[in-house]
Amino acid sequence: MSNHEALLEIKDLHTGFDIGGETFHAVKGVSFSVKPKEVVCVVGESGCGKSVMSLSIMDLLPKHNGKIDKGQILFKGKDLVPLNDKEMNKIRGKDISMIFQEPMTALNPVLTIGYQIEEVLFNHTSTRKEEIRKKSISLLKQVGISRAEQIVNEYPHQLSGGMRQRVMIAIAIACQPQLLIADEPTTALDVTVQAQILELIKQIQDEVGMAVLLITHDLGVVAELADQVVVMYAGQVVEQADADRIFYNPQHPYTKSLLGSIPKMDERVEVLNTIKGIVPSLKNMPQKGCRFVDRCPVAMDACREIDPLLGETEKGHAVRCILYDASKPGQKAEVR
Ligand SMILES: Nc1ncnc2c1ncn2[C@@H]1O[C@H](COP(=O)(O)OP(=O)(O)OP(=O)(O)O)[C@@H](O)[C@H]1O
Repeated sequence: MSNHEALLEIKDLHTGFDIGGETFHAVKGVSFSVKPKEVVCVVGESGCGKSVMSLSIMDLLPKHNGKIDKGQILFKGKDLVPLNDKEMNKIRGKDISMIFQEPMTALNPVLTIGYQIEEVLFNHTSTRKEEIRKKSISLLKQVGISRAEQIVNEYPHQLSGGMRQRVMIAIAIACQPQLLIADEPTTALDVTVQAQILELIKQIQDEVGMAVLLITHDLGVVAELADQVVVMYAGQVVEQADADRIFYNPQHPYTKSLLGSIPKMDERVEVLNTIKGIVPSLKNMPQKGCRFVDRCPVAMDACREIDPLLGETEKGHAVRCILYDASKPGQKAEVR
């Protein structure tokens, strides 16, 4: 789906890791876009390539073995892939920011909270020196931290997990980025704190008017926040549509299985539904055919032979499955 008004457009991204002298792709041909002020959720099980995809955007792949070897990452029309560290440093934290699952590992334990916010303001804005402390206190208040005047002088270990994630959000929005990438931002938090942080992301997104690319395996989070949903499996996009269509008219067997594994409040079951098997490791990825074939409840022989393409089944709804490809065998079969 090419998009002329896109803020971020990822085109045919291939990110590989060198393992024992051979390249294995954790992201293989991913394309999607994010419009200004839109919330796009990337969803899929652990090991699907969600984090590798977001680290590719930020140029934060491990330098010793990871690299983008094909594709484009267009931000406001400019390809980020060929940029060097110095050029990326100007964009990271200013135009695009990122928050991670575990804020304790993202924050520097030996620097005060105030210093860490001020560093971003100092590097990326022209805020005057005497204004910087005031600005960092106001950012902490904006993310719901009430004792902001004291907190600026405290260290990360003195705060709870939820407070640390609020601080990370304050740092991320310090320069009013146009895009926030949030990689599993609530996974490490208590359930009640998770809800507060999600609410905060939603509120800040409105206030700052930024787009959010949210990486999650939690469909509850998707239902809460997403405008668009990108479902990833084994390094590829298998379905993409707006949130309503993903929840009310899912088409790919993997999306259906993910939705089928959410426990329902009004149904009493002995055993929870799960998707049998696991996401194949990079070394065990099928070399041809559909990557979901071994776990798919409606797989056919042809699925092992034909590489399914991501194609639109209706405007704005794309699916990678031969059941929906009119040019391939089995397209009339019914998927349950
Ligand atoms: N540095 C690395 N070297 C080799 N393989 C890696 C590296 N980082 C990730 N991988 C592999 O890439 C694949 C995708 O990993 P990724 O972390 O992107 O998955 P994910 O969908 O984000 O899962 P999770 O939700 O658990 O983070 C996995 O098979 C993983 O083992």
